[in-house]
Amino acid sequence: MNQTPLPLLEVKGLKKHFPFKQGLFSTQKGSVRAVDGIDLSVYRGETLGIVGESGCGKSTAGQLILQLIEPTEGEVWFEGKQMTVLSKEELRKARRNMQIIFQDPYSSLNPRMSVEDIVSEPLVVHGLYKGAALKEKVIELLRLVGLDTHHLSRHPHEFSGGQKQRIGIARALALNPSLIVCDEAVSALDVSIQSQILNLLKKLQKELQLTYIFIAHGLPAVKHISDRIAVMYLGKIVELADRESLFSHPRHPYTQALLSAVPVPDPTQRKERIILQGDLPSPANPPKGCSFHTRCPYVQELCRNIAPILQEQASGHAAACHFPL
Ligand SMILES: Nc1ncnc2c1ncn2[C@@H]1O[C@H](COP(=O)(O)OP(=O)(O)OP(=O)(O)O)[C@@H](O)[C@H]1O
Repeated sequence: MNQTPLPLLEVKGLKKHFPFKQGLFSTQKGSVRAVDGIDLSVYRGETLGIVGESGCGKSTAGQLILQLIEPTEGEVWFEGKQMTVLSKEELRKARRNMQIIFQDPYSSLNPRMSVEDIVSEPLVVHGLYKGAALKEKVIELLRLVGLDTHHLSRHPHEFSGGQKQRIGIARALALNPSLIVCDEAVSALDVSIQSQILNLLKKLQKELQLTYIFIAHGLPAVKHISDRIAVMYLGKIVELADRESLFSHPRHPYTQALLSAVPVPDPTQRKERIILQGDLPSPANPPKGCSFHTRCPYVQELCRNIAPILQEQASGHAAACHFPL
C-alpha cells in the first residue's frame, strides 16, 4: 500500500497582519494583511515555487516559515515539530535546518568580511568546527558551489554577481540544512548567470537531498526549478498545482493572466494578453471576495461578496475560485 509521505514543512492558517495607525492624529487602527491565511505542505526533496506580484506577501510568508518574524495567527510545523511554540534554545537548534538565500548578493554579504569568514560564521556561531577542521569544511563548501581555495581570502567586492550568489549558497549550506528558502535568489542576476545558478541549485538538491521554497515574481522564473507552484494574490494562495498542470491548464483567472503576460519565443504563436482591470487592491483594505470575473453581473456580485476557498479542482490541482476555468 502506498502511503503519502509526511511533509517536511506544514503551514496551517498562517497570517501576518502588520498594524498601523490610520492618520497622524487618529486613534483608529488598521492593518496590512501581508499574509492572510495560507495552508501549505512541502515534501522532502521537492521544490515549491511561490509566485505573485510585488506586495502579495511572498517574502513575508518566507520569513514566517523561517521564524524570522512571529505570525499573527497560525502554525508552522517543521520536521514534525510545531515551530511557533518552541523555546528559544529549541528554536535555535531547529533553525539550523532551515536557511535562506537572499535576492541581492550585493547587499547580503558583509563587504568587510573575507569569504572564509562569511562561510565559516554559521559554523563558528553554532560551535560546530574550529581550527584546521573549520578551514577544511569551508573549502569543501566552496568546492560544492564551484569556487576554490584561492577565493578564501578575497572580499565580496572582488566577485561578480553570480560568484557572490555562490558564496551566499555556500554559507546557506554550511549547517547542512534540509530546507532552503530562495527569496528571489536569481532575480538580480543576468539571464545567462541565472541559469547557471539554477543548475547549481538543482545539482545541490540532488546531491544533498535539499528541499527548496523558491520565491519569485513571475512564473518563468520558477518554471524550470519547481515541482509544484503556489500562486499568491493579496496574502492568499489562489492556485496550487503541479508545474505541468498549472502551465497547461491554469484554473484561476489570475494565474491565467500571469501566464498570458509571459512572452513566447515563437513569433507565429501569438497569444492574447489578459489585462487585469484596475489597480491591485491594497492589502490594508482587501476586497471581501474577488473581482476577476468581470463579464456577468451575477457572477461579479457573488465573487465580490463571498471569498472563495482553496479547493481541489482536479488531482493535485487546487484553486480558490467560484468559477474555476
Ligand atoms: N514590516 C512591515 N511593516 C508593515 N508592512 C509590511 C512589512 N513588511 C511587509 N509589509 C507589507 O506587507 C505586504 C506584503 O509584503 P511582502 O514583502 O511580503 O510582499 P512580496 O510579495 O514579497 O513583495 P516583493 O516581491 O515586492 O518583495 C506589502 O504591502 C508590504 O508593504
